[in-house]
Amino acid sequence: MKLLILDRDGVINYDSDAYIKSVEEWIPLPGSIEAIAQLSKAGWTVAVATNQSGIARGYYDIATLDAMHARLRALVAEQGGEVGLIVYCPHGPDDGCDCRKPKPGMLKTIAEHYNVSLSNLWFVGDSLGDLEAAKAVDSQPVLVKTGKGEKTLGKTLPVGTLIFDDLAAIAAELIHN
Ligand SMILES: O=P(O)(O)OC[C@@H](O)[C@H]1O[C@@H](OP(=O)(O)O)[C@@H](O)[C@@H](O)[C@@H]1O
Ligand SMILES: [Mg+2]
Ligand SMILES: [Zn+2]
Repeated sequence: MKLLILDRDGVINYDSDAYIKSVEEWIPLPGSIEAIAQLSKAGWTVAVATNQSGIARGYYDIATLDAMHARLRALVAEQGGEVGLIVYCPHGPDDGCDCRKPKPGMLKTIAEHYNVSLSNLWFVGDSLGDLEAAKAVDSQPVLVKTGKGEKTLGKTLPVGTLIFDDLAAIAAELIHN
């Protein structure tokens, strides 16, 4: 199966150093909804793996997070596509969980859900932790320049990291090649 895993903040929607704390603050990046819909209509399953330490920090609750994801699903559905499994890590940096990126726990959860190998599976992110999570399970790290991506570009990236301007460019690459 054609499975693509996306980070959320900075890839699908604008990110903020103040966290995305409400549905109103959750604003899709230009072209991202269309890209997900086009991928979906082209036979790709698009899943999401997102750190949401704002839950542990008390900035927003699970119901608010679910409302953001309902909004994502509705917008993609309006374009004729659908979003696959969305997995999030609600924990804080000091909680010692197995799901918070750069740990690959969420990627493993998604791969197990769809019964597919993680090897060479594309994981698209804007932060170094996203890329490191991919590398940890032999997936393909893919960096976008949106969100924190430009800043991440200045860091030492995992060997073999692919770099694209944005999610729309990734969709064009996967659909037309
Ligand atoms: O990019 P994804 O994984 O979808 O989500 C990132 C968010 O959970 C937040 O992650 C935080 O990092 P800390 O969790 O505080 O280290 C900060 O980078 C925030 O700016 C950001 O909104
Ligand atoms: Mg991100
Ligand atoms: Zn976690």
